[in-house]
Amino acid sequence: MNALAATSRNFRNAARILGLDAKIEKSLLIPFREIKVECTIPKDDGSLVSYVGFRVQHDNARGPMKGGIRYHPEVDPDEVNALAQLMTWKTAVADIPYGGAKGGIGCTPRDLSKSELERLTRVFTQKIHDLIGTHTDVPAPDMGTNAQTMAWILDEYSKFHGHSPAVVTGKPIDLGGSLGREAATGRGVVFGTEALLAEYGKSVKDLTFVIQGFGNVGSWAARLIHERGGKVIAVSDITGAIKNPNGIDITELIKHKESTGSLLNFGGGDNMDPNEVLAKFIVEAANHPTDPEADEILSKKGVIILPDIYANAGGVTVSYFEWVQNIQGFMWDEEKVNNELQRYMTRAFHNIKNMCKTHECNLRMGAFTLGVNRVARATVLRGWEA
Ligand SMILES: NC(=O)C1=CN([C@@H]2O[C@H](COP(=O)(O)OP(=O)(O)OC[C@H]3O[C@@H](n4cnc5c(N)ncnc54)[C@H](OP(=O)(O)O)[C@@H]3O)[C@@H](O)[C@H]2O)C=CC1
Ligand SMILES: O=C(O)CCC(=O)C(=O)O
Repeated sequence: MNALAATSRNFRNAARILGLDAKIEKSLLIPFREIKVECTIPKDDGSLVSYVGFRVQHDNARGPMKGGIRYHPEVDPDEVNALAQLMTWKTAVADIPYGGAKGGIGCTPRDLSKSELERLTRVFTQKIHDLIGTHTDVPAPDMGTNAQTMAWILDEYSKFHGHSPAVVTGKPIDLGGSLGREAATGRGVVFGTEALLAEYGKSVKDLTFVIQGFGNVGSWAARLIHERGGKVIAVSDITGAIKNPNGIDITELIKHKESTGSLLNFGGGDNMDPNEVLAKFIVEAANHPTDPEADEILSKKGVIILPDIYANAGGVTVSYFEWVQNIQGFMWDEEKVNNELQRYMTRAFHNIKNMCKTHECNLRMGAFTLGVNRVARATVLRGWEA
């Protein structure tokens, strides 16, 4: 099942549990706007190459649309659509005043030079600048993009609209980025994990962890688990996986990955088959990592899944803090950012648990019903039928 069908299926299940009006259900599934643009750039060798860029703006009932931009070879319209929809439910679960959007360019960033990536980002921004904005749609980093990408978007957008720091989040600190944003998704994953484990009388320091993906989110989550005394015993990236039953030294592993571009052949562990990586609790730090069929199989095996629209909401939550700071022209210290992030993540977890109790459902449906209900309420209050 593709990502859009799977996401829409989860949405429909939530709508059924909530007893949502059929017309509201239908209207919430239809994206507000789908943008597709050709981005043609000269390569460093002078040849011309064209990439397809997407931005799907799913819903703005609760506020400006919000979501990352990913650079990845498998970006396709259905996937971006699904990820935009997930952002709508995620921002509602976190209870931040945003809707949902997502963007992407079908490219392999590691095959492009820095100047090619800059040209591509600037051309993409030129094509969508009229459709994004501080109070309409605010992009951020996702897979294959980072603070530098956001700096280029800010610079290009500001040529058309004047200096606009709040048009993107996840910026470098020198350009109005928030302290704590780079680590925020990984930190939110750890706060969410702590809230879940507390329900089972467990804590991070008592447990072993395996982590799939070792980019921004995975490496920060690993670092913070390691700091709290949790034992990370296996890690995988696109090149393969490594394991060490005694615990991996994450600081050394980060240095190894930075110098070799891969986790493999790390002195402090052994290479392993990435397919062996699975655990009793699954925390979905990535977006849509579990197909509905896998969800059912794992549930039957008693595996507890902390769903993506909650587990990785720390990134967009600190993006919200960044946007607020930019609009206020005032900078928070990192302690305030991290404390507020913990407060938002813990509150959202308890809100989800309440939905689980009320509707006798698992955590994924608890999160979906929470998010969908909030968006549906905002939609009805705005008077959508006139
Ligand atoms: N960045 C953010 O703030 C947020 C990100 N997310 C989600 O988190 C996930 C990761 O994003 P982010 O960390 O930013 O992206 P990055 O590009 O920084 O890192 C992605 C990582 O995943 C690895 N990877 C790719 N494919 C596989 C695979 N098949 N098996 C194991 N590892 C794989 C990559 O390997 P390699 O390094 O070898 O390329 C890389 O280590 C995405 O789903 C994203 O949508 C969600 C919320 C916010
Ligand atoms: O920080 C943001 O605005 C969005 C992050 C994102 O794309 C996500 O949560 O999947």
